[in-house]
Amino acid sequence: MSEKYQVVNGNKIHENGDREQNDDASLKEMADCYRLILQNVGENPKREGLLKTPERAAKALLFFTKGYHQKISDVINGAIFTENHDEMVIVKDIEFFSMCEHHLVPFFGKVSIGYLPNNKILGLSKLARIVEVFSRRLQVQERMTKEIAEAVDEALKPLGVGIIVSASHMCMVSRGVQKINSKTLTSVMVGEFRTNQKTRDEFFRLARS
Ligand SMILES: Nc1nc2c(ncn2[C@@H]2O[C@H](COP(=O)(O)OP(=O)(O)OP(=O)(O)O)[C@@H](O)[C@H]2O)c(=O)[nH]1
Repeated sequence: MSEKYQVVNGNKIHENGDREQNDDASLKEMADCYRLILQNVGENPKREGLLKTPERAAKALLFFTKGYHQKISDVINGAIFTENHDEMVIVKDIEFFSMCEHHLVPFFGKVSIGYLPNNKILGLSKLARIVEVFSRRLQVQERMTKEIAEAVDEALKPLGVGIIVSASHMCMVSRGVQKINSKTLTSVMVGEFRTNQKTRDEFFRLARS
């Protein structure tokens, strides 16, 4: 973070655009924005049912984007164990909810993660926690897939990593082109998963089963 900053509505804005968030100040600022949005869709933000909606919506958005404030090392919390296991480990169908950075509407689906250990294994829940860190942000599916792969690769230094993501994008389902049943599939293969056809095939077969 740069040394020079100004305080705007309780949040520090650095000269390079970085923002140090003060949660209370952000909540208030965001709630004010939602109040304006309500007015602009033709609503009365003062009617009873909407009185607390701006604060609720602000809290919800902070929850949907909580991944910005999480660090992979904190999430893994040291749960890397030495183990002489050299077969593929797969955790599949990890549900995620994310938000499309183009329209700020949800996209959601499942992530399957596989890796080939190099004498180190990761606590299983940590794979799902890594998915949370990168999905709880404004995203595009391709970048989220890559970031998950890189995080697993960096944490474990395995012989290879494979990630498959299948998702429905509300920006394509409920608006725009309105293709209700469309699914987007993305994958990233690292190390043996990229270079060894057999490893790759085994991963895709097991992830599909
Ligand atoms: N590659 C990729 N595209 C995405 C993702 N999420 C949303 N998009 C696309 O982002 C594009 C934005 O296109 P624009 O033409 O700028 O916006 P738009 O007029 O709202 O587009 P339409 O959705 O076609 O109505 C759309 O094609 C979306 O489907 C994603 O995760 N990955």
